[in-house]
Amino acid sequence: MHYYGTSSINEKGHLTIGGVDTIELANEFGTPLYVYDTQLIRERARGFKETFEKLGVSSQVAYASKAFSSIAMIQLIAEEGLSLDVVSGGELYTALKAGFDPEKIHFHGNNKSPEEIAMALDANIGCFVVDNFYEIELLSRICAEKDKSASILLRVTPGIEAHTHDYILTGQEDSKFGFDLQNGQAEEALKMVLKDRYFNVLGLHCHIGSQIFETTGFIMAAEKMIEKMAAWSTALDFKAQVLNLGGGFGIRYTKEDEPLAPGKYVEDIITKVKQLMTEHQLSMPEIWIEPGRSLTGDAGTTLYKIGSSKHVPDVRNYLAVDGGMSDNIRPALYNARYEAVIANRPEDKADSIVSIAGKCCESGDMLIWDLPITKHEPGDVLAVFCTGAYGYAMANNYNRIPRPAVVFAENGQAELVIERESYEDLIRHDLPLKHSGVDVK
Ligand SMILES: Cc1ncc(COP(=O)(O)O)c(C=O)c1O
Ligand SMILES: N[C@@H](CCCC[NH3+])C(=O)O
Repeated sequence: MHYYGTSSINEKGHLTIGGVDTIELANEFGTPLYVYDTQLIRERARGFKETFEKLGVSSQVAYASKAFSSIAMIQLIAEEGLSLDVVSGGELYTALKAGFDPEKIHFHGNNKSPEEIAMALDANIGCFVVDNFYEIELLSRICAEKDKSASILLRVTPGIEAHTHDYILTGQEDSKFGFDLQNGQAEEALKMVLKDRYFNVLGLHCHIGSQIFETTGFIMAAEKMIEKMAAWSTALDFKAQVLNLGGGFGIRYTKEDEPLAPGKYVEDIITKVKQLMTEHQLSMPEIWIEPGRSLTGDAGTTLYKIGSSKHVPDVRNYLAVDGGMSDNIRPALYNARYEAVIANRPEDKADSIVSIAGKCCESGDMLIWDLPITKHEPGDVLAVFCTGAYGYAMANNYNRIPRPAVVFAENGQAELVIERESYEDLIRHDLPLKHSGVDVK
């Protein structure tokens, strides 16, 4: 079995994370439970920053908070000195409530509302990543109303097909995001924003997709952007101070996945970027990146309690857990694959194959197909690895299932950072009919 970060086995033979016994965590906080190995997140954050330092390149590493955001998570990101990518008013609100330095916040999104833009301007955030022509006009109008300027990056689509799942591709021409680099839209947008007295145009942004294992796509995107930067430097006298290459660095979910080490992505891409800048006689801009999954993905583990099982003769053994697509929708959405162990005896030899079913009323609510597993019984704890990105963040209340609790574990201490939702939480915003013969409790 592949263990991530600080995960280990203790003297009782139980899986530990951050030096804490996962069985004790399940007993204390209940299941399903998201457990984060925060030391691993810190190591990843430091690794990215050190790689840039080693390369002698000015940078901002912005955590893509869509991967997993909470007050405590944002505090941790602030402690590590990273910047933050937010993509909605809600993510921005969370960051501001967590005391995050607004100067280091970058605001994304392909349809920012006027209210979200106003909120971000009022908070004096560091940068807007402008996605489309409508947003140029809207942002300029709201800046004018408030008599405030905004630093911006233009998000471009470089026309790159990264090798990943279709739903998480974003750099290709036919995408809802950004200004097309090839068909002249990006240039038109650049001319517009350069003329606008409310904008301080910092540079360009692209994000070609997620869970990418090779650097080729990133390098091709950088090549296309740098070619345009060279052309615009001469034609428009536009000298980009910032080149943002987005996130998307892949991680290992199962033994079939072979990602590069996170620092290696940066090293290979930036080495090439430096070379291209020299070739085009451009001075090196600040490089920004936006890792989400590669900071938190393998630092998260979900603990479930095993419940019912069903044997379909000659076909399959189903084993159900007390969560499912309500706490992790990725298998249903992307056919995402995971590995898991029985946390109370992770080292025991697997002697059967089961398919892990969720408890939602949906045939597609399957967490893992054909998992080799050791002996187990109802009440045992199943630990599903690598659920730290887009797991809790995409959790929902389907079937009115309360969202789970989240715990940070580090140096033998566990800290509850998100409480489990209660049934009361589920009906908090429900309003009874005003004129009904049925009285509610
Ligand atoms: C604009 C942008 N930046 C960064 C990210 C983070 O991607 P990842 O979690 O794959 O690093 C995403 C999500 O794919 C994104 O859309
Ligand atoms: N939510 C996706 C990634 C999309 C990232 C946002 N652009 C995942 O779980 O893999």
